[in-house]
Amino acid sequence: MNFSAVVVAAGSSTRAGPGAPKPWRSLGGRPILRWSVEALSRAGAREIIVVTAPERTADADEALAGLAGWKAVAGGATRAESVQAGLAALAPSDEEAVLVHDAARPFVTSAHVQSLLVALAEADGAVPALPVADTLKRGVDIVAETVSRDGLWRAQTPQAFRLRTLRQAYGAWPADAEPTDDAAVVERAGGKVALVPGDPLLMKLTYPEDFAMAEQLAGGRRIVRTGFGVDAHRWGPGEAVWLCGVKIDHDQTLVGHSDADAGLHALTDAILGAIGEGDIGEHFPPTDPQWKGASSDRFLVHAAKLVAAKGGSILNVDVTLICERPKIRPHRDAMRARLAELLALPLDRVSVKATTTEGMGFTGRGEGLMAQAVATVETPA
Ligand SMILES: Nc1ccn([C@@H]2O[C@H](COP(=O)(O)OP(=O)(O)OP(=O)(O)O)[C@@H](O)[C@H]2O)c(=O)n1
Ligand SMILES: C[C@](O)(CO)[C@H](O)COP(=O)(O)O
Repeated sequence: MNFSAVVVAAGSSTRAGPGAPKPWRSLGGRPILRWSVEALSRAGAREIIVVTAPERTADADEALAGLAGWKAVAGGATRAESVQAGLAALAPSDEEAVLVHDAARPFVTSAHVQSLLVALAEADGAVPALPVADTLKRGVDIVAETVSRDGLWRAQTPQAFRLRTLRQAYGAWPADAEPTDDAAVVERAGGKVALVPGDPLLMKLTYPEDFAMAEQLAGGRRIVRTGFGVDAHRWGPGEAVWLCGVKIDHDQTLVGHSDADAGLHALTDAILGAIGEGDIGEHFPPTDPQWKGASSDRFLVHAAKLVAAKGGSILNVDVTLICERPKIRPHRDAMRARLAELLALPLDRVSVKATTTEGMGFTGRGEGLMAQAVATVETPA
């Protein structure tokens, strides 16, 4: 059976943590979007509409360079709107099959496509689905009830329909409701949707931890890298100091071009060091007036985004602040929490420690504060 495809890639990747939106991240050395488009093309798709965020349509040229038979169009605010933008752009006849697929499910194969097309011959739609294997609970904090999992399935993509069926079903879908998949739209219009055996490999990359697993499945070798960062700032007149993203009342402040948060600067350098991306001064030159008084939060988030852009993830970070005053211990938990928030890491992967130098050296004499940090990162080899 002839088929075309709509690959939706216009989501905001909110749950995926810092970094580029999922379709543009690297997996096994290729943009995630490219995996699906290549696979659908290999499976014989006559035309593939790639639906991207409006500002990203041009990025598809780079991500899909060398591939033929695709066209990028701008998506909408919801997945359903993006799917409809893709359907509107498809040229083939209404009778042709269309596969709607999430770019966030990179491991689609020709075998998946074939089993869906076979099932579609006898139905109005076909979805790959896996039986629910875990016990289901309903509740908030406390279990209100255990829900029977009999007959429940986890629907994946691609989902197959005839173009006319899907277009008409979307036309009849109520404007004030949002479907979570395309089969739901056809079901509501009275269509018969076949369940086809799903595949764990059709998993949707949703949360930060999904990417390391996907990288392993992609066969990419991953390596662990460590970076080290140091920063020091001089004490000057002031009433508060920023350390590890937390403002502490103090009878002095650290002097610097930005907010002089030596903890964040050392940690930013540690992360940049781990991925071979130079140092903070190269990314945010102290001579550039736009960084005057800047919150150092953004430097750290920038470094974390560079890690994600390489398909990597930060494993753990450890910061040591070296000063006689202020006492760090009362603020340590707040600092850890802030770093964990900025890096989207669990708390137990973030450490903040402090020490004095027992009166020795520039920190001991109270001339300045020093911070040291290490970051461990894993990336594709
Ligand atoms: N307005 C939207 C929303 C989602 N999608 C696409 O729908 C697929 C499934 O969505 P999901 O994995 O939830 O992606 P996001 O919406 O990007 O993620 P999040 O909900 O975490 O922001 C993704 O390929 C996503 O790019 C889309 O094209 N347009
Ligand atoms: C379409 C879908 O992939 C089927 O499982 C899923 O519903 C999309 O998930 P979202 O997170 O609600 O966009």
